[in-house]
Amino acid sequence: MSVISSWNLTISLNTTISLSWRSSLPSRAIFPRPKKPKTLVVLATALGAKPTVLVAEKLGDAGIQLLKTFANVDCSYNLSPEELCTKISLCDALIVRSGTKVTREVFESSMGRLKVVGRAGVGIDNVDISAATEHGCLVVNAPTANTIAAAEHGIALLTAVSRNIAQADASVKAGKWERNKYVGVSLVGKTLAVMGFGKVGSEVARRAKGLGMQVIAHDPYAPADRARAIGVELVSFEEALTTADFISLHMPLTPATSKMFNDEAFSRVKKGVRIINVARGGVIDEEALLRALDSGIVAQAALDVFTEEPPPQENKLVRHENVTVTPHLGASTTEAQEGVALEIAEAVVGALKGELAATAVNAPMVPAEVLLELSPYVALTEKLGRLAVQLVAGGSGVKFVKVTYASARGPDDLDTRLLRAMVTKGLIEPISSVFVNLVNADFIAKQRGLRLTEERIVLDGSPEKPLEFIQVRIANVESKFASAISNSGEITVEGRVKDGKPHLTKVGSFGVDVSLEGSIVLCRQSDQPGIIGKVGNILSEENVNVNFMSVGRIAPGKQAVMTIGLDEEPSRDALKKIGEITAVEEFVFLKL
Ligand SMILES: NC(=O)c1ccc[n+]([C@@H]2O[C@H](COP(=O)([O-])OP(=O)(O)OC[C@H]3O[C@@H](n4cnc5c(N)ncnc54)[C@H](O)[C@@H]3O)[C@@H](O)[C@H]2O)c1
Ligand SMILES: O=C(O)[C@H](O)COP(=O)(O)O
Repeated sequence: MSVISSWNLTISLNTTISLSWRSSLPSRAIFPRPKKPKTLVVLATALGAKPTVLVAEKLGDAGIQLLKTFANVDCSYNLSPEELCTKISLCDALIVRSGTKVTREVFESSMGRLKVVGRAGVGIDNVDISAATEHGCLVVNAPTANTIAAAEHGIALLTAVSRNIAQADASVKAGKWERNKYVGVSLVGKTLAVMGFGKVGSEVARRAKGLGMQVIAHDPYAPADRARAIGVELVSFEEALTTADFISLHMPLTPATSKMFNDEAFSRVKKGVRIINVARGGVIDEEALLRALDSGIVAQAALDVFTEEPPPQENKLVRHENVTVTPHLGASTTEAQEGVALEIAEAVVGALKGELAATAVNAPMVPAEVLLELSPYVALTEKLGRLAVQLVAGGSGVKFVKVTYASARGPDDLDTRLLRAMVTKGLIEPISSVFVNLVNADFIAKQRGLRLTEERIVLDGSPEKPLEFIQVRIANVESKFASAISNSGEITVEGRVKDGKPHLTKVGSFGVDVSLEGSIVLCRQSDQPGIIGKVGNILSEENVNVNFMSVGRIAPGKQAVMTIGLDEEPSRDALKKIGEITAVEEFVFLKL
């Protein structure tokens, strides 16, 4: 096993890649847990001390117990932003609900230690995802366990506003009996516009159909057949606004949905519309809603979520007589909280263990079966990147890198994001102190001005293997081993997977064959007998074990490149002696 001192996205030859699967649906009382893996995302190799998980908001006990089987768990609730920043440098993972803002400062304060943020719920608008990505921190959420709870809360609010439940309750408790004041409106036959036809939206739609409502939905990204399957018509924003008697909001808070319900939108709704929001406060312009309520355009609103939570005391919406409010209770059922706690604990423990999370928010998801197939190529790409960059002569900046994937499979049949991330890791880590993983690879490449392009070569033959060979080329640079420059003028290394192990099969224009383990020496020599023996003697005198050796030559008696795989690192003296062998024209020592 290779020892890696930090939590690290590393797949090395010796590293076990383990796969995990997880539940995708919430309440076990309602849904069975799926049996098969869904998707896999990140590999983190964790060896050494027990990790520390900071749980910053109340989490169901089952989740805490699961976390404790693997980590030190620090449950510290109600931390101020400053206290969170102070604690975080001692934590490997952080678990929050919607009440904690995980800002850029949090990631900066963690000084690289924080590797996973678990959001025990769906909405990740309280986590600075860009900052997480830039810091190589994986963000996972629990996207399914509270779906039903949120949908049920939406329906509870829908029925509550239609019959003035909250207002009537307050009135009776105040000693009044106002039967005429609280005449409600019926739901049956009314049109409900579901805005955001995702998990919660579609469950709300399903239930509203059961109440006899006409349900339409607006969601630019939802598949029409999914809507059709439950008898819901997908409509434009305009149509939803102008035809609905009730509007229920279920989209995420994003730059595009922020204040989507503003003065302009309210100017187009049917007079007397009722609005329910169990999504996020920020999707409504609260000032505009207040104006629409005061003018009677909106008859009633039911709000579970607010732009600022908790809303300030003087918030006029909260105090408005036609507004029913709850304190962000959508996910707050016993069943949902148990499910969310387990879902997030499994995801966080999995990520810390080096398993792969199905619910990563800021990393590409690679299906389990694809990952299994690609794992030796993942190791190969990282090593090719490492070799290529070490061949660059000092002073030449690495800017242009091309990765070529040769395969007999169709161009769409290969997900290269993982491979690209690993080439980037291989290229950048040997020449910097930056830690590169699947989460931050593209960001770090961009930040360093590295332009990595990918090319596919479709070969004839059997598409059994995902890849035949992979080539990494660095353009516009000099090499400290001139033979590594191919005819195209680029440093070129090429590799293949043989018997499940990555092999270097080409350097520049020379065909070679060496298993990519330990470290290697590349030697160009004039092809003559006895050189292999001389090099072997020097290394054996040093007790350096040669694990692989190959010689690739242009033609007999001409130049050849000898590739020697080594288990141990030779001393400078030994390397000097190799360089002094008369026939050796150039050589380089490369660490993998
Ligand atoms: N109040 C609560 O306690 C509570 C509980 C659970 C979820 N939520 C919130 O409910 C919302 C929905 O959660 P979900 O699990 O269904 O998420 P989801 O990702 O399954 O569904 C969101 C849907 O919104 C759609 N969407 C995106 N942009 C849109 C736009 N501009 N217009 C219309 N639709 C758009 C997406 O295509 C997607 O189908 C989220 O904001 C989540 O944070 C709140
Ligand atoms: O996005 C969510 O999952 C809900 O808003 C629930 O948030 P909570 O975990 O703070 O209850």
